[in-house]
Amino acid sequence: MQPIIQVSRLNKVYKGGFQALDNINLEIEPAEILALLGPNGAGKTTLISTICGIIDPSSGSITVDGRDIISGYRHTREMIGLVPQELTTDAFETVWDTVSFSRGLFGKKPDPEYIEKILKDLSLWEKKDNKMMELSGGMKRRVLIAKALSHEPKILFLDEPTAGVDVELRQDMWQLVKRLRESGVTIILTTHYIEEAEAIADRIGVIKNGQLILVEEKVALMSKLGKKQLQLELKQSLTTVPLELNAFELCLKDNGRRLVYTYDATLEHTGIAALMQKLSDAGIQFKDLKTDQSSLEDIFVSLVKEAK
Ligand SMILES: Nc1ncnc2c1ncn2[C@@H]1O[C@H](COP(=O)(O)OP(=O)(O)OP(=O)(O)O)[C@@H](O)[C@H]1O
Repeated sequence: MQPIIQVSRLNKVYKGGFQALDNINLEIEPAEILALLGPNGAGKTTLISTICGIIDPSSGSITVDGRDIISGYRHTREMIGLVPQELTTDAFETVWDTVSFSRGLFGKKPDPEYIEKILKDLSLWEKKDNKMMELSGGMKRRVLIAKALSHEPKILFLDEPTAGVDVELRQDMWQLVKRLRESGVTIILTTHYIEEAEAIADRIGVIKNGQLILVEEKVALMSKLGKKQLQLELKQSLTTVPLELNAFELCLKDNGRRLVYTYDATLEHTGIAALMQKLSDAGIQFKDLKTDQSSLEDIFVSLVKEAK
C-alpha cells in the first residue's frame, strides 16, 4: 500500500541557525494511529507543522497522498485537519459559527448535517449556540477538534490533544480517535503521556533533538515489557560469572555483588528454577532477591538517554 504520508530526508533549520529537525525519514500508512513521543523541544510540533505546510522545510521532501506538499499544496492541505496545541478561537463567536466557518475556509459547500454530526460526536451539540468564551477549557479543546474535522479531512494531526484535560475527557478523546480511525482517517498525535500512546497508538515514534530515534509497532515495543529482571544480591562478591552459568547470560553488577538475570516473564518456563539449582550447585549464595519489570516509560526514558 502506498503510504499516505512520506517524509524523506527532512531537515529544518530555523532562522538563527537552530536545527529543529535532523534528517527525518518517516512513512505513515493510511488509517493508522501514530503517536509521536519526545521531551519538550524535541521537534514534534515542528515536524507536524512542516507536514501541514505551516512551516517551510529547509531541505528534504514530503508527500501527502502521493503529492508534494509544496507543488501540490491545495490538495495536500485539504486532506489534512490540524488541532493545534494552543487554544486559538474567537471568544465572541458561537460554537456553530466557528466550526462552520472553518469548513468554508477550505472552499467546501455548507453541510449543516455534517457539522451537526461532529458536534454531537464531540458532545458539543448542547453548546452549539454558546459563545467560545462561555466554554470550559476542555470544551474549547473539543471545538478545536470539530474545526479540524469540519472539512472532512482524511488525515488528522493532534498536537497534544489531551494536555490539561480531565480523565473523563481524555477517555472520550481516545474513543473518538479510535472511531475516526475506523472510518478511515489517519491520525498522528503528539503527546507527553506515555499511557496515551499505549492506549491508542498502532505505532510509536520517539523524537529527540530533532531526530527520529525510533519508530516501532506498539505491540513489538510492548513485548519488550514482557522482559523482567531478577536481581540477586550475593553474600560473597564474584570476580566473574562461573562458566557453568553461561547459558543464563547473567550480568555481574556493583563490583561483583549483584547478579542480574533477564528473562521473558510471558514464557511458561522462565528458567528461574534452573538458575536457582545451578547457583546452589556452584555454591553461590545470595542475601536478597527482587524482580523489576520494565515499563514503556522505562523504555522511553532509556531510549532518550541513550540518544544523548
Ligand atoms: N520559530 C522558531 N524559531 C526558532 N526556533 C524555534 C522556533 N520554533 C521552535 N523552535 C525551536 O525548535 C525546537 C523544537 O520545537 P518544537 O516546538 O518543535 O518542540 P516540541 O517537541 O513540539 O516541544 P513541546 O513538547 O515542548 O511542545 C525547540 O528548541 C524550539 O525552541
